[in-house]
Amino acid sequence: MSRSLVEVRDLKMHFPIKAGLLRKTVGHVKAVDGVSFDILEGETLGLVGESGCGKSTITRALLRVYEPTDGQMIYHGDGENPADLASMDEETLTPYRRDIRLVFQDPQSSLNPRLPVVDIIGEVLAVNGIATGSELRDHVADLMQRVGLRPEMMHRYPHAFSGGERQRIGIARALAPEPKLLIADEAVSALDVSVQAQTINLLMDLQEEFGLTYLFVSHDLSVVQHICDRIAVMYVGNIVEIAPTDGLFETPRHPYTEALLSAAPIPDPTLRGKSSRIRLPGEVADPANPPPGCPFHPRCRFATDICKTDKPGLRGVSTDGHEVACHHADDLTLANAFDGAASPQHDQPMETA
Ligand SMILES: Nc1ncnc2c1ncn2[C@@H]1O[C@H](COP(=O)(O)OP(=O)(O)OP(=O)(O)O)[C@@H](O)[C@H]1O
Repeated sequence: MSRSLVEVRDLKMHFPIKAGLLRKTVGHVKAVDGVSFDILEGETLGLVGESGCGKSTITRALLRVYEPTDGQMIYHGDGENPADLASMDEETLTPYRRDIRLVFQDPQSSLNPRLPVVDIIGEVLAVNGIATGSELRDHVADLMQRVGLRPEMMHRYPHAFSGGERQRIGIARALAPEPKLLIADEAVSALDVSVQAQTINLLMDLQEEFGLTYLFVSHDLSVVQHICDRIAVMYVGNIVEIAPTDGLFETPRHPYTEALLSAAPIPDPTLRGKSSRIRLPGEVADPANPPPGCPFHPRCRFATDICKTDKPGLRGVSTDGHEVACHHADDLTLANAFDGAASPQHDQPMETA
């Protein structure tokens, strides 16, 4: 088994809610409320869950856009000197900022329209002391080639490129400082379906070529199923289940995961009709006022008294690393969302439409 590149332990990100003339803090949005997970070296870990469950807040904490309220993010890097990114000051963080990079969601707004590609990518090389002058241009040309762009286009501006090509520029920029961990937060959701597939295939090729580790955030379960080795499922600031991809899709062990998977469109027509959509009662809890105990208990058909008072932590339910945060995980009979047969081979390239 791979070693951990990042160990996230009991991470909390609580945003203050201010009110009144004096802007007094009257409460907190518990966007992330005590999550623990590992990102293993070389893997693609998926992070899924409904809008507002805290996915982007986790990525921003990892990138230290936010300073976490509490918890640890132990980065192992080359394996020699583990360091807690959560508590580092800005100066100490500087070298680590090279190692963990973000591929932005929207290639349109994330590239400066007034800079040619050579400067967009070159800026990152120069700032990180990787290259200057003619060496910098060679480096940019190499990066463009690796992401499938023609280096002779380096003097063009972003508007001269299609949406898919702009996302490739964004990927080249993210790769420029030779990171270890790439965070892709909805990195393909703004693209057309066929361009999405090409971009996903590119990301998978680059992962192999550079030995990259990915944290892949997406609301699109079919994309996540295709690209990820493991998946973490979030609900109102908590991870409720984390498992190898096939295990999660074939045998979800948390009632929320079961409902989430049942709502996903099934691409294989032969499987349609085998599973029925589970409609959860009630509304998603407000992270500013989450219920006590298990955050899912008000909507859970299996909830008992303990679920109303004690918050369950993640615990292993199989030898392959399948973990569930549910008091009753061992006793539940859940619907298998895809009847255990729909997993595509996620080592095969995704078909382009
Ligand atoms: N800077 C902030 N200040 C206050 N509340 C915030 C802030 N950022 C996020 N939130 C709140 O934290 C919760 C989690 O938001 P987050 O953006 O992490 O969710 P998400 O799962 O990424 O959603 P989406 O899929 O829509 O991007 C939401 O209730 C959101 O309104």
